[in-house]
Amino acid sequence: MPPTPCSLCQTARALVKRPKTGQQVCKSCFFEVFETEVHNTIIEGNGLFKRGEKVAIGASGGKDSTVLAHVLSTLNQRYDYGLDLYLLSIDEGITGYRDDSLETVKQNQVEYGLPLKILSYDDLYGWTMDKIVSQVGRKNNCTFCGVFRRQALDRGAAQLGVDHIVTGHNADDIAETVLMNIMRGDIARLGRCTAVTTEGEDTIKRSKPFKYAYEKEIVMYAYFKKLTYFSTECIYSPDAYRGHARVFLKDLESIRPSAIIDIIHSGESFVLQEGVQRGMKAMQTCKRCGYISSNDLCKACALLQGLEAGLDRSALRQTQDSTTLAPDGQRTIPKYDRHATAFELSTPPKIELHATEGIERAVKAIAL
Ligand SMILES: Nc1ncnc2c1ncn2[C@@H]1O[C@H](COP(=O)(O)OP(=O)(O)OP(=O)(O)O)[C@@H](O)[C@H]1O
Repeated sequence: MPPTPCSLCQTARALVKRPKTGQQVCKSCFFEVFETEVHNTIIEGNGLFKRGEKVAIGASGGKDSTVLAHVLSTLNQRYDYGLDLYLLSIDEGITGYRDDSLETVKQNQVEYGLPLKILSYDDLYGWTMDKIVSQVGRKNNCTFCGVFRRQALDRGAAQLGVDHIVTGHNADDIAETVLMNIMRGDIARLGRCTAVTTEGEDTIKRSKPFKYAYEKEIVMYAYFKKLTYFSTECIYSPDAYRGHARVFLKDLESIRPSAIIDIIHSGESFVLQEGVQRGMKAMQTCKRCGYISSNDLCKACALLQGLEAGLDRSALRQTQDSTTLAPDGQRTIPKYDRHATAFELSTPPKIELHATEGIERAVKAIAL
């Protein structure tokens, strides 16, 4: 049988079937189409970047951020975006995982000729993830890690004097987040989780140039370009809830590859009702560390207080309470009250959440 020609250039031999479209393409057309799609995401609307902007690439050493560093450096030169690029890495203090992946980032620093800044949880918060997991166990550790990393990236960006952080979140990550927010009924987050750029009054601008890039294509790109990246999963248990969304999404993708983009488009079509927008809290500064926050304490300090209170796992279990508010206080689940008149459901009172009441409650209150 004669070799299949590339469906784009029609001359070279097709070597890749694009997971996103099913098109059979040659290697060089795959590189071109992948990079052009990222460029299109970057220039869409008003464009992600301004000329002369200082941009930090959140670099974990994994496939997504490694490919992002490579593609962004390439496009910056090819299209003359005029960006000043940096690598920014957060060392969460996970022995046997992040220490190894940071070695990869150091290699990328040399390969791409980009300045690198590394900040650690230990220096910023006085806690490593190893220490946190030894205290709280594996169940909620992803929440600590996510909250601390978000703030650590902001602090690193401020130290670098950059205006903008880009991360390697890909189309699969975003579609999973849409599904998770639907499953949790978290309407406020559902309304904003598909935005390619987020920016608050006092927060550093964040963008996801891989919003429409499929994870499988990112892996393919890294493989064919022979990029150096670290491919081991985090040694601590993954976010269980996201895991369900991920498995569901992978099943959907195997039946219909467009499911990932379709879910993102559905998420983009959600518009917050005025009442929901009004319910969102005004921002202030954290009373403990001065970071931007919607409460007296920022999320990281609320978690740190719980850790400092030294609650052990049995204490965590005791603090579990099904009446805890749903994320952003959007709803409560009415509970059957045996003392109420027949068939009457009582709505639990709204609870003011304080981190000192227990880590579990603090974690639930800020669930990502
Ligand atoms: N320790 C870190 N330091 C800097 N940036 C990070 C770090 N961890 C994650 N990020 C940023 O957040 C993005 C999404 O992180 P996530 O934890 O989902 O990892 P991932 O999907 O495995 O990505 P990657 O393949 O880049 O590790 C990463 O692509 C990266 O830009």
